[in-house]
Amino acid sequence: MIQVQNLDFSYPKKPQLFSKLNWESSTGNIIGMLGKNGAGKSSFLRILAGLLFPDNGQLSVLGFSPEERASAFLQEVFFVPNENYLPGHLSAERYRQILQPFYPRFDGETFSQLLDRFEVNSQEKIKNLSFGQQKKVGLAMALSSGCALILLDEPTNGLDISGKSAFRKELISVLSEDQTVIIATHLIRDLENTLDRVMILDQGQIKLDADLSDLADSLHFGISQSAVPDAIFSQSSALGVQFIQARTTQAQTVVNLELLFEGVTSGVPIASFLSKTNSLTT
Ligand SMILES: Nc1ncnc2c1ncn2[C@@H]1O[C@H](COP(=O)(O)OP(=O)(O)OP(=O)(O)O)[C@@H](O)[C@H]1O
Repeated sequence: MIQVQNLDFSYPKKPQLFSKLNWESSTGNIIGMLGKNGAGKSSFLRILAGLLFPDNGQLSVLGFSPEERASAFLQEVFFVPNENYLPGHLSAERYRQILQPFYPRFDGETFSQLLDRFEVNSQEKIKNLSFGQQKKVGLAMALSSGCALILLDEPTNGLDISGKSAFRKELISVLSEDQTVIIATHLIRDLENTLDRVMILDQGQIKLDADLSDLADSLHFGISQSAVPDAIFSQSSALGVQFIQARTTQAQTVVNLELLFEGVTSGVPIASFLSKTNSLTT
């Protein structure tokens, strides 16, 4: 569904952001894209959405070249940026009426239900809504759009605790199997138990791309009061030494995404311990 091959990208007069970046994805996943500040998460989403153009390389999204911005492509891709972008002079309901015709599978009833669930007044002018409430309008639009590809940049940024919880629940319940969501975030904990897959973007490359089920099968996450000799990666914390081991006979553990992220971005070749890895990533 998405194929990225040897993609180079830089902003004018800036160092190269992506160099020969490779990645591919099939349909029907909630994918978390993790990366440090400035790693290029937003830029990558914008490239997939056809809002930024690669310098070199091949890019296919839903069978289209995003930069051509074909109408058949645009009606299947919904991008929610980190910053609020909605027209302040309209109510959410009015904006929905204007936007809906561009998305053939948009579900107006789901949109109203989501706004109720998110406790946002659909008749209020958007400029009179708080930052978090405006964010919820954008997310409700995306989840009602019916698009094959939904790109969310830092969706939980600005949401309160109940908003984050409602977002997680609705994300899982509203989506159908033929929809893919890519969520760029550094608020990893907000997405616990939600992701099917995680990719880690670091230093212009995708350093890890794995199913959560494969991570849980192949790795053991633990905490110890002393150093763990055969740990792949370990890190001291207030509670003790958090560690990752290759899993052999141990019981399955919950994947500690924060620890995984620290391990991968400090150069540990975690992918080599997994049973299945995406052949296109480094
Ligand atoms: N419009 C722009 N013009 C020039 N440089 C830019 C532009 N947008 C982003 N950059 C630069 O590109 C790099 C990647 O930025 P990007 O916003 O994609 O990263 P990010 O991983 O989303 O970061 P964050 O987690 O802080 O949101 C940064 O060094 C940033 O300064």
